[in-house]
Amino acid sequence: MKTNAEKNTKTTTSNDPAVRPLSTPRQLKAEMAVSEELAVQIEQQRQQIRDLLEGNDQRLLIVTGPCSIHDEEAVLDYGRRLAGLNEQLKDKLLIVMRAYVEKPRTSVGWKGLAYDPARNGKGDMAEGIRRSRAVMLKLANMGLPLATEALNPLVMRYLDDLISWTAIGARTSESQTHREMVSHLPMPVGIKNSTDGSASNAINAMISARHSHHTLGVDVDGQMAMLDTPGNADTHLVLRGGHGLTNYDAESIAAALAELEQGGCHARVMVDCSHANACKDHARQIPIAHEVVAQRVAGNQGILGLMLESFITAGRQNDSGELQYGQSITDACIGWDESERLLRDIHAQL
Ligand SMILES: O=C[C@H](O)[C@H](O)COP(=O)(O)O
Ligand SMILES: C=C(OP(=O)(O)O)C(=O)O
Repeated sequence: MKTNAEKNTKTTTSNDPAVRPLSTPRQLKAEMAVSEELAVQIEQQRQQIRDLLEGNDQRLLIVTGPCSIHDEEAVLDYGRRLAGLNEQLKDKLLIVMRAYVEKPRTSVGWKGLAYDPARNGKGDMAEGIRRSRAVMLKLANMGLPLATEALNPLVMRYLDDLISWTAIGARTSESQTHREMVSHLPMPVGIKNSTDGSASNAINAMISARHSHHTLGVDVDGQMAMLDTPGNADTHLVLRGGHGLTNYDAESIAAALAELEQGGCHARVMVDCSHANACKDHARQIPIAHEVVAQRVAGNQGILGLMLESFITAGRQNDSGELQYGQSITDACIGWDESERLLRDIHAQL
């Protein structure tokens, strides 16, 4: 006797994908609901980030955490440590934790907890999205504002009420679909320069996203729908370097700020200390962060904040055999001890 799910599963030799049913966003959000108190907390955290963006709050925005979530236990451990540190540093830093469950890949590779939670290639997205929401809910309940990269607009439908800051990655900042999505996301969004190092695509994305769009999407009940988006003006540029070139130096930041002003955008940038800026060497994040904070201390108010890739154990590992606890299986991260020292040092530097 076949279950309904089995009956609905279609395998075919044509190019049609096999279809597996999924709960609707409304169902999953009801099952793992945000309490009224948590909803207020998240809205306040979004507003605090908007205040930084507007220059009404002088704190430095720090988006920090693992490159990707593969082991919820280790991520919750990181979250507890970060929440404790946040209490001590929150007068000068607004710390937001990376909770990344979707990974854009250069070609192929593991695409994140939401796509393949068992990391066995079976791609059980029903389980992946459920586990993504569960871990984010626990982190948010620790009092931490959460950051994620919005890759598939449908995935975001299941998670958006938990997120305070969203990234559009270097590989998607030129995509019209992503710009339309940003135009109806309910939180501030950082848009990364393209992988070639150019900020222009990201600035065009900011211009596009602040406008309203008519587009297709799904509603919270999974119904295909025409969406009339309101536009999102709460966006900023994230400089992450590209093609062997870094862009965290004063000259690159000044050029980006001038281009932002020309486009009528918030002339505020976040520097991603990792990725191409660190030339894939996680340890370089530390001197880069200090250099950027020094520019800010010297008076450059265009510097909104920093992004760090940080986990418990430094470095990265291949996803095979016995795994090191709290170590990234995607990009290399700085470890907890260096991260704590760095955040305390930045706090003292400000
Ligand atoms: O942040 C993560 C990676 O840089 C990004 O997902 C690309 O990864 P890949 O080049 O290993 O595929
Ligand atoms: C994929 C990421 O960054 P980028 O888009 O800059 O490569 C990331 O921050 O995880």
